[in-house]
Amino acid sequence: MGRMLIEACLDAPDVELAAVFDRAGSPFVGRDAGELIGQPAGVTITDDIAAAVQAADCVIDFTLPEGTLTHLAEVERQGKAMVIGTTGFSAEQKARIAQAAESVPVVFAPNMAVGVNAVFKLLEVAARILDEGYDIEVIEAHHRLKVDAPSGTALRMGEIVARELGRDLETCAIYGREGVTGVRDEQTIGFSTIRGGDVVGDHTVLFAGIGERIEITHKSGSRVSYARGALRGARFLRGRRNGLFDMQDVLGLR
Ligand SMILES: NC(=O)C1=CN([C@@H]2O[C@H](COP(=O)(O)OP(=O)(O)OC[C@H]3O[C@@H](n4cnc5c(N)ncnc54)[C@H](OP(=O)(O)O)[C@@H]3O)[C@@H](O)[C@H]2O)C=CC1
Ligand SMILES: O=C(O)C1=N[C@H](C(=O)O)C[C@H](O)C1
Repeated sequence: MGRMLIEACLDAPDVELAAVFDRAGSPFVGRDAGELIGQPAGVTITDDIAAAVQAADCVIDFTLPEGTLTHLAEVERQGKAMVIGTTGFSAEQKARIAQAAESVPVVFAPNMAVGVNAVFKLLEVAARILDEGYDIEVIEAHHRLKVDAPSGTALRMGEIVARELGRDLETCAIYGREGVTGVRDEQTIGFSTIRGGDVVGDHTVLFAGIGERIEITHKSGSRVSYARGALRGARFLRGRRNGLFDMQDVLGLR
């Protein structure tokens, strides 16, 4: 995502790529960010997070939870804005983000693509209509390098459907099945994860009834939609003092 974000910033006429951060020891530190994407960027990659945050109005972070929280602390210290695309946070780590957003503005979303966020709205409607007699399963597929499962997007889909049905995902989620599982409990929401090759990101929510199945699917063909969405998030935060937002807020879908 780092490469996609550099490219998206350079392509956007109203955005300036102020700094590019990588962690200490990375072979890219000290080199021009443009080397990563094959076009000049005029920004030297730094491992100095304080200097990188200082140079920017808004930090866009797609790393790992521990890295994001370290960077968030610096954003908070300097009173800047932050767009967080990282997934795989624990409940405690999410609470830390919410706490930081009391003093700085944050967009935190498991999927920045406009299409996925449209699907989130469709799921609200589907769940309200298909509230009885339909078994709900969330199926997602991603590339072999993805380290968290289920994806943040799949979990958000589960949360949305559970909320509409008055269920608590904490207690009704089933993550994979094996062996003699017994018949399906109709109150559960199942998750299945596929990892392989270069799949950018596919998500399906299946509502399986008697005599019919409804599938709501989104397929990403490129990561550019995530990067462009993140820039929309950054623009949305311009001029805001604090608050925790997601892409539903950014896109006016609340
Ligand atoms: N919200 C959305 O729309 C999307 C979210 N994502 C999420 O974004 C995250 C990143 O995905 P992706 O780009 O594919 O992952 P990559 O593994 O390709 O990149 C992660 C980058 O973060 C760096 N990093 C990891 N830990 C730290 C740290 N502690 N401090 C500083 N840098 C760190 C890594 O550095 P190094 O190589 O040195 O380890 C690497 O450069 C994932 O959580 C993914 O799920 C991805 C796409 C879309
Ligand atoms: O790691 C990825 O690639 C992606 N991660 C996000 C997630 O966990 O939902 C968003 C997208 O699916 C790509």
